Amino acid sequence: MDYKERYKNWCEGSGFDNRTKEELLAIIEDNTEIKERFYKDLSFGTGGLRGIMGAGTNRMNSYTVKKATLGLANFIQSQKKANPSVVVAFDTRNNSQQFAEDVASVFSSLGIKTYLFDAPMPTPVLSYTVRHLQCDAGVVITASHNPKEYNGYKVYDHNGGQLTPNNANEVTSFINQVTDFEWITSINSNPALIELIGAEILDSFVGEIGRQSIFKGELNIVYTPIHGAGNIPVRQALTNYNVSVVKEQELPDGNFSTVVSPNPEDKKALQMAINQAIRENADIVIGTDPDCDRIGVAVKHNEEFKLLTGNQIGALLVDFVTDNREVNAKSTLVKTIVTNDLGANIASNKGLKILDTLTGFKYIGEKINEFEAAPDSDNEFVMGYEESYGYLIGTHARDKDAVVAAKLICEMAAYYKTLGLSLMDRLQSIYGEYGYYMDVLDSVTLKGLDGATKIQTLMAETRKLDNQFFKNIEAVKDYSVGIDGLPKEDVIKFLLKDESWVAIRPSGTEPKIKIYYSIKATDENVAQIKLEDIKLQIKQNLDLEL
Ligand SMILES: O=P(O)(O)OC[C@H]1O[C@H](O)[C@H](O)[C@@H](O)[C@@H]1O
Repeated sequence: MDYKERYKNWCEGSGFDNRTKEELLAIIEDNTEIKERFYKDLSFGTGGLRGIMGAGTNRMNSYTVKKATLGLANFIQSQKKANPSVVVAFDTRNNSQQFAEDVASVFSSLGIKTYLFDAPMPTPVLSYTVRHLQCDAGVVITASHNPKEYNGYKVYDHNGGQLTPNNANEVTSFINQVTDFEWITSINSNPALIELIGAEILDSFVGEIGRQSIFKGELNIVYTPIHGAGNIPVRQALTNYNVSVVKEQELPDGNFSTVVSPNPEDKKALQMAINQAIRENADIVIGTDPDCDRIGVAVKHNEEFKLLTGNQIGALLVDFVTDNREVNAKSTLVKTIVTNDLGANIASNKGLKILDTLTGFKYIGEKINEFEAAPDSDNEFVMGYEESYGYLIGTHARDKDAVVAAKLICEMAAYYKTLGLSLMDRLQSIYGEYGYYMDVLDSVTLKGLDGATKIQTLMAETRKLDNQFFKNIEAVKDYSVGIDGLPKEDVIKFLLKDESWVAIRPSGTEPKIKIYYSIKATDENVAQIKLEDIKLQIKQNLDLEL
């Protein structure tokens, strides 16, 4: 069926409700919009299914959510396990709770025991719960840090990790077999199989991350959950500290009205918290995204609040954790190929092994599972992280966890405070030891079908220039052919002669092309000059506004 037929089917089919039909009839003259909504089904990307909310096969709505769930349920049942069970969580986005209830209704109607959270919950809590309740799978309704128009469907396997491509492909083939929307919508929930869960599980999760604690001290913290699911869990994890929450951003708001985007990578998302921290003379600002798997940090340094990058937070955490934990011959740090090398250098200096994965915390979670599954494994997981503000210390979850990260970042800041130092001071001394690293990310948004085509063209042009792309290339790593033992992925990394590197890849969660710069230099000024020169070369080579 082409997109026009699918559109017609949704407009006229008896399986679709009147609101959906009205929404679709309103775009009858707009062929581009019809095409965007129907040219494909939502597909698994870096963080599961993700899309704009609205009517259509390429949109997040009750129909696509139920279809995905039916496919997932069929996949679970194909494994023929006795008494299968699943757990379902949701964040604070518009429609998240409704979609989670849709998911529970489909699973329960098929005889699958469903644990459903009774309130918005962080993604890492869902990951923990799949393991804790020994479920066969988990689903969390969230589009993580994306803008408010988006929602998403993250799927977890029985280990509590997000599906990696092989499993995702298998589940997708089950989802693709579901074509009859009329049947889907006639599904009747079985309330006897749906069990609401909440506070007790959260207590158990917070207790578990308490085991990662390293230092107890004093610190004045300003925290913003940015209207998301972190509010209660993060405060529960930080009960020993003086935590002042940003009132205007404390409660759930699916429109994220006080920010442009609920992304703690974005300085603007933390601005309200920084203003409050200045007023209250706090030591640190922390902010978590809507599903509380990522964390942004600003620290007071010389009377000003400075934002840390995801790589800087990671390097500081590696330094603090490895300084305070026993390291053995198996201790391992796992990071992604677009994360800079500062944390890895610190870890290897302290005797840890380093493993690199593709972008996506699912690959880091997968490594923990591999380590645990092999009886004579040479690896023991200590920490995993990504430049995109995602960290996991411990193995209680198989996804990034902003709750445990919040706890350890605050403990680390409290520890350095006792020495009269800020985290910035500590970072400076790390630079003194390991050299200066500047890390910058450019994300260029290219929306819709045209945008997707343009991203493909840009990647093709980049590949064509190959080792002529920059003037001082040492090596080009094209991950699309499958290198370094990693699955094939559309990423190119240019290693430069001065130990700097640039990686280019399409985002798997948003309509963006991403350019990661890792600049190695003697100091910040030199790094800035190098960065500008590199950007100039990119602009000369590609039709891109940076
Ligand atoms: O760069 P993207 O493909 O948009 O992914 C950005 C991030 O998305 C999700 O949160 C994944 O779990 C992360 O691992 C990833 O870094």
